[in-house]
Amino acid sequence: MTFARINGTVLHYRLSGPQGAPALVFVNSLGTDARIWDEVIALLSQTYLCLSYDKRGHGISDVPVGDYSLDDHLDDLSGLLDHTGIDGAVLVGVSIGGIIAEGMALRAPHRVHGLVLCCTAPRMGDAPMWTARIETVRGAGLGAMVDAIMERWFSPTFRAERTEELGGWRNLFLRTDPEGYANTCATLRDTDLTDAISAIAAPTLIVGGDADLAAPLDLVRNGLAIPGSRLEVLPGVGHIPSIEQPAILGRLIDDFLKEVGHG
Ligand SMILES: O=C(O)CC1=CCC(=O)O1
Repeated sequence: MTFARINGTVLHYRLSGPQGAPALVFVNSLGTDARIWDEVIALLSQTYLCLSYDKRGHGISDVPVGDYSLDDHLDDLSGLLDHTGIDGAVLVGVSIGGIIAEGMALRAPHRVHGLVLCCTAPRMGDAPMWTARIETVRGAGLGAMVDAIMERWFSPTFRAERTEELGGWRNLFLRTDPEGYANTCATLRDTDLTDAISAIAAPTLIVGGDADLAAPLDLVRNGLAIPGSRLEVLPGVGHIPSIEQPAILGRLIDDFLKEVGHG
């Protein structure tokens, strides 16, 4: 276990792979933690220096009080890069993690050598949706929404055939701190990078799953406003490809890194 206090917030992070190798930084989604990347990192850390972390409000990182802004997440990520001595990296983000990665490419383009944006879009949902979700979690807890969320996260095949894994990831969701979850929903309520992302210059690979109910392909395609970006669609995959198809995602990332000269 490794921890750093970044701007007053303790963040849990993991660093693996050869020191001095090209760096990859993985940013997790709402209601998950760094463990969603473990199988992908097991493959890529042979070659790359891999940093994953529990973003604020999640996993065993601190749960600061109050709504989290995109800038809060970017301050955390910048501080963690400083702390780990990573000057620049390719960022791999899923869902809100992809929005954080886009935000970093806009704020600190010199530190972002490329983006892999999984199952994400510059704007996810709308304010009424996130306000309703915040009210549900504060009023009734995560248990009130867990079944619906598992349907948003995982394809029907995964849910039918990989029941032990489904049970484990369900536990992860249910053990998420409700305030950390609600405070992160506020980031999604308040963030819209739709008009901004055409200014991103980093080489970008967008990955979508055609069984993703949380980020359907029509939404994911909005990311193609990033100049030069391209989309890879994973058939039969839901919202978290690092869990459903880690080997395929790992290969896509590796190929992309070589293509952009980061491998
Ligand atoms: O919980 C969901 O609906 C899926 C999701 C949306 C943003 C995120 O990070 O996860």
